[in-house]
Amino acid sequence: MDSDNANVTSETHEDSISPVRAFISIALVSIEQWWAVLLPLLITARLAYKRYASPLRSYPGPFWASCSRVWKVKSTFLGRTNWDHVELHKKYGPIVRIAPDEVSFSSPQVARHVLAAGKRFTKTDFYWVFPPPENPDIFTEIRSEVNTPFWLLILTVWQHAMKKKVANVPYSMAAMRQLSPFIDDTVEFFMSRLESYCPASDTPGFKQAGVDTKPQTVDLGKWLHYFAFDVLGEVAFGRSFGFLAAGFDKEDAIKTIDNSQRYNGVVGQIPEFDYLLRRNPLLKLIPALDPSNYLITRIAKEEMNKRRPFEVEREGKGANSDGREDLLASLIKGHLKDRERFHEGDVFSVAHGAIFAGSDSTASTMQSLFWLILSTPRVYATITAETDAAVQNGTISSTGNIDWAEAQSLSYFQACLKEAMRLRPAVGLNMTRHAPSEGVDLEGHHFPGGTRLAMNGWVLHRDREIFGEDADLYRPERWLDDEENAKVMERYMFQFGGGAHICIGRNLAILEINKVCPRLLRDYEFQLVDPTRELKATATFFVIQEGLEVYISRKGPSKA
Ligand code: HEM
Repeated sequence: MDSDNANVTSETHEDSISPVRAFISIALVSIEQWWAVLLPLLITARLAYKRYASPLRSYPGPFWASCSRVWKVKSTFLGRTNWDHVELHKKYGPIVRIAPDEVSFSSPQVARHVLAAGKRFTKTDFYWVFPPPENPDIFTEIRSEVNTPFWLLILTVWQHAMKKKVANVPYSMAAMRQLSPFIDDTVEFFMSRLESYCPASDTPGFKQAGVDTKPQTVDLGKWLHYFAFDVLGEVAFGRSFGFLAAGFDKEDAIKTIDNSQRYNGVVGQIPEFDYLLRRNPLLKLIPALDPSNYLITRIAKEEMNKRRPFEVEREGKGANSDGREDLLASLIKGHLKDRERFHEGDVFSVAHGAIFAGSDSTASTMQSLFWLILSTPRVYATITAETDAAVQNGTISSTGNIDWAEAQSLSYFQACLKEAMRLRPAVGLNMTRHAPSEGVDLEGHHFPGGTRLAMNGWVLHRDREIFGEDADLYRPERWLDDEENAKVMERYMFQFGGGAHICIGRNLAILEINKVCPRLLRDYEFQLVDPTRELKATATFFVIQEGLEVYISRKGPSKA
């Protein structure tokens, strides 16, 4: 009798279903039956929430940008962000919503304010995707999210400032000029490599060249790229990467960096995905995807190892040191002075990061300069006349390298360079910052704390109020017409960013460009192979350019 009762009780207990379990099974059955309706409903609700519940709902912009990051991913994936932003602002005005929580500004005044040091506008997680994840360098140090406690924010700003303080020493103009001889050697070698492309005739110039000597096509853009890389190898590690010597992209090293920048640009719009991709530990098991195997990283590691153990006496110089202090040596010195604050990982990441930050950017700037000059015959004629006259009157040397002071005397060249950096700045994606936690008033509008504020150099530099009604045109004369106006324009140039995060390598880039470009213009004549063809520009983070194909010929005695 007892055992019968026990069976009845246990059966009754097993048969009764708790309300929660009942709800879950009904929900699962409903989802199974209705998912085709429910899923689109949920997605629509989420998109509508993103679009309408945001305080940015009143700002104009593309529909998809207001409810998801799809618009930004697409624009970056297609490499068109620079031009997309120019078009966006033409269509929608000075403030455009480009993502549910992000607006883009076209005003250079806003950009100056937002990028200024000490205003607590912090870099967004876009920068966090850039390698190396385990040891952020100066560019990627962003641990300053808007919701970060104040003490951590201070710590982060301090961490960035600490790294920049050590790295600023080797990047100063004085330090760069001390490295000048090594840039000169690379310039000299570059010129010798170009010689082989000149017509074999003794007589210079295209027209006079022997009838049989058909000019060869030279991809000047590629050679400028090799030059920029080799200079950085010399400056950072005291040795060239050997691209000029090889005459091609060794081990596809440049292509690998460009692909990596493209990845950073696209995944930077949706940084969470980095955990599935580059930060995914499983992918590290595939040797081909291991970044430590790449040429530039291998060279950086080799150089670090050669200089071990780091000792005060050797001051971080390489074993075969020729006495110069390259970037790596200077960073090791900084590390030896304060091992706690600037540790060994920082030495590596800052030196290695310099190659990524400084190669494509400098190459892109020189490619834009040459393409703009050569595709505007009036400008090419004027710059040639200036260079020839400077040789004639002894302002610049007639042979060998051109030094910094000589290049500064070429005012039209300087105007051409500024105008190229204005119209086609090397950074094609946005510089984005978070509004500080209390929010900010810009252009008469209030933006809550955490709003992403984006600025694109291609847009800012086309502002008609600052740069004139013909701001879309390449007209170097605008820098020479009126000194006061030139100073105003200078204030609103963002080719190197601004404020606390202004480009640390700008002195190096400008020095290098001032050495090689006037020398090229003095010694050679150039003709675009196809003057009607646009330079192909793909915005990754930097604008990667292709198609600067020219005929080149040795210049004759000066015609001035
Ligand atoms: C013409 C050449 C160059 C251009 C146009 C350029 C442009 C820029 C821009 C616009 C930024 C700011 C990015 C932002 O805030 O989002 C930047 C930052 C930076 N650049 Fe450059 N750059 C050039 C060359 C170099 C070189 C040669 C180096 C190093 C060798 C370098 C190293 C850096 C670093 C480390 C940062 C981060 C600075 C910080 O966040 O404090 N750049 N660059």
